[in-house]
Amino acid sequence: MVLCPVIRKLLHKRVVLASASPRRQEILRQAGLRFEVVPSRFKEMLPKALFPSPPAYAVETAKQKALEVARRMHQKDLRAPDVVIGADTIVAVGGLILEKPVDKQDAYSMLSRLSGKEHSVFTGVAIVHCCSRDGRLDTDVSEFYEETRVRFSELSEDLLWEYIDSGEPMDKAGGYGIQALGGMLVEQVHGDFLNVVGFPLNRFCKKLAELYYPSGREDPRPAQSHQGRGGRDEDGGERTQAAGPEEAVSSRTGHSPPPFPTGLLELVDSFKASKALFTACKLKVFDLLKDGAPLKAVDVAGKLGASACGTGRLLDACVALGFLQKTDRGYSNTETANLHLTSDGAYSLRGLVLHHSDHPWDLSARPESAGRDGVDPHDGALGERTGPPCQASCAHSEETRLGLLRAMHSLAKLTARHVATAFDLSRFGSACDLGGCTGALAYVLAREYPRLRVTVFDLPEVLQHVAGFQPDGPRTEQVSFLPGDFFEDSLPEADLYVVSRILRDWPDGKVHELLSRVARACKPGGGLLLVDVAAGPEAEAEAEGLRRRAGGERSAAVYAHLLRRLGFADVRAAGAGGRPLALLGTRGAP
Ligand SMILES: Cc1cn([C@@H]2O[C@H](COP(=O)(O)OP(=O)(O)OP(=O)(O)O)[C@@H](O)[C@H]2O)c(=O)[nH]c1=O
Repeated sequence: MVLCPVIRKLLHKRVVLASASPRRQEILRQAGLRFEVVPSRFKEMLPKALFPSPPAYAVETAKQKALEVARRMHQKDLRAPDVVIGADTIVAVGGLILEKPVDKQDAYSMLSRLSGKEHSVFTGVAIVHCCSRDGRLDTDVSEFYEETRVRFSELSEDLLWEYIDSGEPMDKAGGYGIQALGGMLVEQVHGDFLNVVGFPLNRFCKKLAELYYPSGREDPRPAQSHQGRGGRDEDGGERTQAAGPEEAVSSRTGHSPPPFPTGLLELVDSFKASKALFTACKLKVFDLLKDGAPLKAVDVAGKLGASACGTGRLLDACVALGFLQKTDRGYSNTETANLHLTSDGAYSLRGLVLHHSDHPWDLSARPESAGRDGVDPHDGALGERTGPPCQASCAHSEETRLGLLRAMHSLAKLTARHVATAFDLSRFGSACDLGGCTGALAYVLAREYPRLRVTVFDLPEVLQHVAGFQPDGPRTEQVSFLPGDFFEDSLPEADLYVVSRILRDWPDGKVHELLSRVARACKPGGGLLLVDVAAGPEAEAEAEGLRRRAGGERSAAVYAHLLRRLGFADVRAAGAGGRPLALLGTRGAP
């Protein structure tokens, strides 16, 4: 049964709900609306700091969800639906926006933040009317939001964890579902209950009435004064709309506003995240919070000798980035921070973070070459790259150099098994890992191929630290270390040369020089295993000239071309998780 007459107005239109939320589908279905469900692929990652208030963020996200579906459907069959509805529910407490928790710990920090307090639930809604003209999509967006205030009782730790363990919080904003078990946490609700559940049905109907009967009469016939905008309703009259400020602009110019430049704004903002990470690592915040009880901002500040206010801001930034969690008892490390950001974490990348913090990427040296098309990929467009960080670290303090080695070791450990098994290497009797650093990959190669003898060839100043790095599993006689410079000294004899994760930081000329040396040393039938290719689709990597030339990986196609030019045949690529990872070429007869 359709109680709201204005919902009836939509029955003859093709309506799409751009939402995967089962609650939204249920609410609208119960209201008698007929619609298709096409979940939006829009990533809910708009930079929150750019919005004047939490509801403005929810409304923009709802709008982007709906527009993404409208565009996708229009692109697919050049016919957009008549109406696309998008929604986004968020919880706001003390100026902070809470969305769906990423894991149990996140759910815990959200719920403990809400315990004993009042918070607001905002649902932003966008109603997008679409019209295809000459293959072009025109959209009219109407948007609104609804606020409901919810007060939680004081929640005990036991209750919190029991609730989290029920699994209910995970797909819900703020980490609770008021309509189910989460109802037990709620003391008071001011406003529309369904708004908390995910869709403000009452306001939605009012908005539709505003759009379809703007004069206030529930009369389906269109008013004369509203002609001239949008599509036609089922009676054949011009569809009428209440114009918001944005729509007023679009009706003046005849154009819809351009899509929200999400990616661009994220880029503008993204340095802040790196900066927060660099600062926290430098100050050893994660070392301080490792294993111990949670600490308040003022205690962390005291131990660091920093200001309480600045420290609080830094710690909150780390919470937002997922490196720290915050409860009433204070801040503590997340698992990611313990693993990767403490000095002695099992997979510590702190050295790498400090290296990048101290060596900002200098793209300004020859900016005109960086994005220029048609530059020979082998002429070293920027020429400013300094080589792999562990080799460029000679001038660094001992602590930084060791930190970097640890980081290289961790990175190699994370990928070694994928690399070693990307191809069947059992036909090779010996291998030489050029720039193999601590031997992390060499030991895994040896374990996978018990017949293989592996020589790690690296600078003496790198190899002098190797003893401090234990291989995973027992040491083996199969692996040996040989000091040398692969640009100066002759390369050790081997059936297979491995060049793993060292090329990305070298300029093109150096890459060419090194691979030419390998090609000369490699016997016919021998192999070159190259691990450094861009982790993205070929075309994408090819298009990203800037990234390729100025510090990123090169694409598999670029490397394959180079290997063939250098006399390698049967060049094959292998990947992990659908992404290219490594190339194997076989040396042909000279
Ligand atoms: C506070 C509260 C929220 N929710 C659900 O939380 C999700 C919010 O996330 P979203 O990003 O707005 O939506 P989604 O689920 O990701 O779907 P989509 O629209 O495809 O982005 C929606 O599901 C809501 O029902 C409840 O079910 N009960 C509650 O008490």
